[in-house]
Amino acid sequence: MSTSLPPLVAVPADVRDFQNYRWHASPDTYLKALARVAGVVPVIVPAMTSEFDIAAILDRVDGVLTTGSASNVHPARYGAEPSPSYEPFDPDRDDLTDRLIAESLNRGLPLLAICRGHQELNVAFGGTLETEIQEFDGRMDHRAITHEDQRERYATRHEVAITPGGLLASIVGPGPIRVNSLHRQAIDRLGDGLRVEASAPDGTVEAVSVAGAKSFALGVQWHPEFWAETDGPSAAIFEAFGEACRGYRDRRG
Ligand SMILES: N[C@@H](CCC(=O)NCCCC(=O)O)C(=O)O
Repeated sequence: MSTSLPPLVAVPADVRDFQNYRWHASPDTYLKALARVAGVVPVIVPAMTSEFDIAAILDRVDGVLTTGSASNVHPARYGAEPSPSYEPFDPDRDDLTDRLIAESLNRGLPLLAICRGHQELNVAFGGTLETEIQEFDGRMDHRAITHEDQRERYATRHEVAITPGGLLASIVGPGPIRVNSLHRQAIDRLGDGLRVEASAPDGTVEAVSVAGAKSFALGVQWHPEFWAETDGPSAAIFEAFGEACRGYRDRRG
C-alpha cells in the first residue's frame, strides 16, 4: 500500500426501503467529515454479511467508522425483550457492524463509533442499552428536536464532562465540551473492557474507549461529524482518527 495514497475507511450502510428498492446507504455528513477533516476516503460497505467475507473489506481498509442512525440495535442482542419502544430495527446493519467492530479491534484497525455506533460498541463488549431514557426520573431529554433545518436538529445541546487522563481528554483537552444530542437510547450496563470517556450532567455515558486497544478505539454518543469543519473538539476527533488511519496504512506498507 503506497503511503502517498489516502487511507480507506469502511463505513457500514444502513438498509432503507425507498422508491420500490432496498438501499444500502450512509448519510453524507459522516462521509464529508471523513474526507474533509480526517483526510481519508470513505468506503460504504453494504449490509450483506451473508454475501461476502468481511475480510475482503478489512484487508483493504485502514479504519472503520460506525455511524449514527434512527434505527436501534435489536434488543435481543443484549438480552432485552423486543417491544415497540425499541423500534425501528435494522438487523442487517446490526450483523455488519457486529462483525466490523470485532474484526477491526482484532486487527488493530482504528475505530470511531458515533451515536448508534457507540451503542453497538457497548453491545459488542457485552453491555446493554436502555431505551426512551427521557422517560426516566432525573434524565435529560436527549432526543433530537423536531425541526426542518438539520442545523437546528444538530445544534449543541448540553455539556459533557471529560474523564481526566483518557483518550478523549488527550484529543479534546480537559473540557467540559458542548455537544449535540439526537438519541433516545443510551448505555445502561457498560461493556466489560470499556472505559467511560465522557458523561452528561444526568449521568448518561457520552463517550467510551476500549481498554488496551491496539489502536484508536473511541465511541461517542454525540455527532462530531456534523460540525467537524467548524467546531474545535469535533475537528480534533476526526483529525485524531485520520492520523490513526494514516499510521495503520503506513504500518501495513
Ligand atoms: N437510534 C439510536 C441512536 C441514535 C442515532 O444514531 N441518532 C442519529 C441521528 C438520527 C436522526 O437524524 O434523528 C437512539 O435513538 O439512541
